[in-house]
This record gives sequence, structure tokens and C-alpha cells, in this order.
Amino acid sequence: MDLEKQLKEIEAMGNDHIGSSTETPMRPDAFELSDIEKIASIKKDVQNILHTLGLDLKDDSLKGTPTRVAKMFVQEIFGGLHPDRRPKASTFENKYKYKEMLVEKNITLYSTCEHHLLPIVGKAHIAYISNGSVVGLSKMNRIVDYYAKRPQVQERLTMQIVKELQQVLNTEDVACVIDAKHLCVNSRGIRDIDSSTVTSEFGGAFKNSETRREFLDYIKLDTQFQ
Ligand SMILES: Nc1nc2c(ncn2[C@@H]2O[C@H](COP(=O)(O)OP(=O)(O)OP(=O)(O)O)[C@@H](O)[C@H]2O)c(=O)[nH]1
Ligand SMILES: [Zn+2]
Repeated sequence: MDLEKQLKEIEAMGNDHIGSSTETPMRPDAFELSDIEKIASIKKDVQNILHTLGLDLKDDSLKGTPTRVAKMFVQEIFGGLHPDRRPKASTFENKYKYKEMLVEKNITLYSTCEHHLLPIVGKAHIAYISNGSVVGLSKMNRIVDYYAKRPQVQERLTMQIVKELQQVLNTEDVACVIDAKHLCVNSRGIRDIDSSTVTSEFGGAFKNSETRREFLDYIKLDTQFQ
């Protein structure tokens, strides 16, 4: 398909590029290749991109780039595509009968915009109300990190984090707010360096405005990027 036709198709998509499912769209054969095989294949693709751009890959500084980028894609920034890397979120009994909301705030978030493959940088804030079990605090940071390490749209990332914690904690009463900068907006295109994007997902009790307010008061959103 020629480039002009492809660009027209993207235009015709409208907002469909945002995607409707909470699941990351994966092919059924996504894990037929091993990580090593994926790195070898992506290395060639990166080599081709740099070569096409006219760069001399024999240059000392550039010669390791294709391997470096391929490893970074497979093992680091897109490492959360592999279900083997899903964190084991051990829960334990809420013996102390703590009934209030627990908030894990200011969780550092690095993700990648799936439209431009540019960074998304921000903070995630999570809250839940225990239904008998408690999750280790760090596991919430790990869950954020796992889903962030995928090509993402912020809306889906927010929903995936909530869905995972609802499953782990066996309760609907989970909420997540993400406040993040998209480099595709800040550093290119419209180049608006000051704007950031806020997304939220409020499950169960957090649909109640008072409970939601309490959570939002804890995270004092407006101060995050000052
Ligand atoms: N809803 C949503 N949109 C996103 C996210 N990340 C990037 N985008 C947007 O995805 C859109 C892709 O639109 P296109 O018009 O195909 O891309 P483009 O021509 O590069 O658009 P500009 O960024 O406006 O130059 C852009 O408006 C991005 O800002 C996200 O997490 N959620
Ligand atoms: Zn983008």
C-alpha cells in the first residue's frame, strides 16, 4: 500500500486508534518467537531504519545501536507484553481489620505511547478498600510498572491496572488516577511542553462521590507537576 493511502486510512480511523478493549491487542502467535529470536529480528529492522536514514552503521558510536535498541524493546520498555513477567502480587489476610482506604500515591510511571513510540512520563496513584485481603505495597508499584512496559494509551493503562488489582484483591473497590506527560504532545507535533494528561478509573465504592473525593484529596493532583 502506498504511503498516501496509508495516511488516508489513519485519518479515516478517527478515534478508533484509541481502542475499545482493556486488553492490549496481541496476535495469537505473539510468543512463538523466543526473546532471543525477537531481539535478532528487531536488530535487523533497526539496522534498516538507520541505514535508510543514511547513517553509517560502521561508525563506532552507532554500530551497537541496533542490538541495544532491540534488547531495550524486548527486555525493557516492552517487557510487560510477556505474561511471564506479570508480577506475583502476594496477598495476605487483613488481620488488623483495617477498613479505611489505602492509597499508594506518586508511583513513578514510564511508559511508551503506542501511536508514536515516544515516552509517557508521569505518576500513578492507586487506592483500594480491603475486602478481607491486603496486598504488599510494592506489588502495586510492580503492577503499574508491568502494564506500563507496553506500547500504551493512557486510558487502557489506567484500566488494566485497576482490573489487575480488582482480581488480586478480590474486590471492585479499586481506583487509579494517572497524570502523565506524553512526549508525542510535548516534544513534537503541537509541541506543548506544559500539558499533561489525567485519566482515572473508579471501581465499586469509588463510584461514590464522597469516597472518590477522599482519594482525590489524598493525591492532591494539582501539585504533581509543579
Ligand atoms: N486518547 C489518547 N490519545 C493519545 C495517547 N497518546 C497519544 N495520543 C494521541 O494519538 C493521536 C494520534 O493521532 P494522529 O493524528 O494519527 O497522529 P499525528 O498526525 O502524529 O498527530 P499530532 O500528534 O497531532 O501531530 C494524537 O492526537 C496523540 O496525541 C493516549 O494515551 N490516549
Ligand atoms: Zn504519541
